[in-house]
Amino acid sequence: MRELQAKIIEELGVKATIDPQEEIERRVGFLTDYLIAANAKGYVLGISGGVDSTLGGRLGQLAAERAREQGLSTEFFAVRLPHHVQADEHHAQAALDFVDPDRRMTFNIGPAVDAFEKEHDLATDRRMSDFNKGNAKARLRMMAQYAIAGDLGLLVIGTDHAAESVTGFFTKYGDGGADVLPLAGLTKRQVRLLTKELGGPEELWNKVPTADLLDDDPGRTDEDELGLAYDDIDDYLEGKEVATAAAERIEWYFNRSRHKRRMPADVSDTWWR
Ligand SMILES: Nc1ncnc2c1ncn2[C@@H]1O[C@H](COP(=O)(O)OP(=O)(O)OC[C@H]2O[C@@H]([n+]3cccc(C(=O)O)c3)[C@H](O)[C@@H]2O)[C@@H](O)[C@H]1O
Ligand SMILES: Nc1ncnc2c1ncn2[C@@H]1O[C@H](COP(=O)(O)OP(=O)(O)OP(=O)(O)O)[C@@H](O)[C@H]1O
Ligand SMILES: [Mg+2]
Repeated sequence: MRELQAKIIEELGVKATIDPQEEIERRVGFLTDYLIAANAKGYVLGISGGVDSTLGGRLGQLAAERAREQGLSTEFFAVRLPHHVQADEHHAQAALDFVDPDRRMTFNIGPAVDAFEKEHDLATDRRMSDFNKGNAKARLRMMAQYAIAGDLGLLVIGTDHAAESVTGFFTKYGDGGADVLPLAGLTKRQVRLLTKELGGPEELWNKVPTADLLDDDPGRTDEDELGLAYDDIDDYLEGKEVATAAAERIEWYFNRSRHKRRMPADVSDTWWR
């Protein structure tokens, strides 16, 4: 195994093989215990129709139910956060059916994104790039979830897992902004495996991943943007040998995204040197 590969696996806490039932129990247990320790009223999570939020949502719902069994009045809130009309809305609805949340709502971020873009362009006298606007969409989704959480005493679930964390493939303080990360340490195929194990529909656990943040290229696949296959990322994280070009690309992403896996650097930090 490559030297950096071993370090990354340890830093991200990835297991080469997992027992799906054990991992589900460990993660529902974590969410339940955290809820109780934080004295919170429940969890909120955006449900996109992708596999990560399908799994994160179901785990959140199971934790809310388990805390209720212990006498607390906790609830899981699923929130649809479309940007105007979402092309794969049918997948989002299938995810909601599977998650079976205590409460559901829709908060359309489209009007807020439009207003934000308009003021940006006025202030800077420049058109906001489609890429930058995509990150603004992810941050407005974060704001919507925190607005709901703040009023109702909830915590925000984040869906970051090892296959996104290793490349920094998330928006800093956007989908990267959350209170708890129940999928931490999982590879993408392990996320799929747990979703299947919980009885999720194949159309969701087998779905092609997309950040779906671009107006100009809707549904662009993560693999196309990254120039990497999740199978290679997962193999690398599970300690297997991958082609040198893929390993080097993963390590390049890892090194340039170190700041995304840390608190903001202050004068006493040296990790960035
Ligand atoms: N060395 C450094 N130390 C401290 N901070 C540093 C830094 N370099 C940049 N930064 C800061 O980080 C910012 C760039 O980070 P960020 O704003 O995240 O932007 P960036 O990493 O450039 O873009 C986010 C990427 O994540 C992908 N994404 C986003 C959301 C969801 C998903 C998904 O899979 O669903 C994927 C998206 O497609 C895109 O490729 C810079 O503007 C700067 O403020
Ligand atoms: N349209 C949306 N509606 C609600 N939540 C969203 C939407 N788009 C993104 N999110 C939130 O942002 C998170 C990050 O998006 P990401 O694309 O990584 O996950 P996913 O869509 O659940 O799965 P996949 O990565 O396989 O597409 C999602 O898990 C979800 O919580
Ligand atoms: Mg997605």
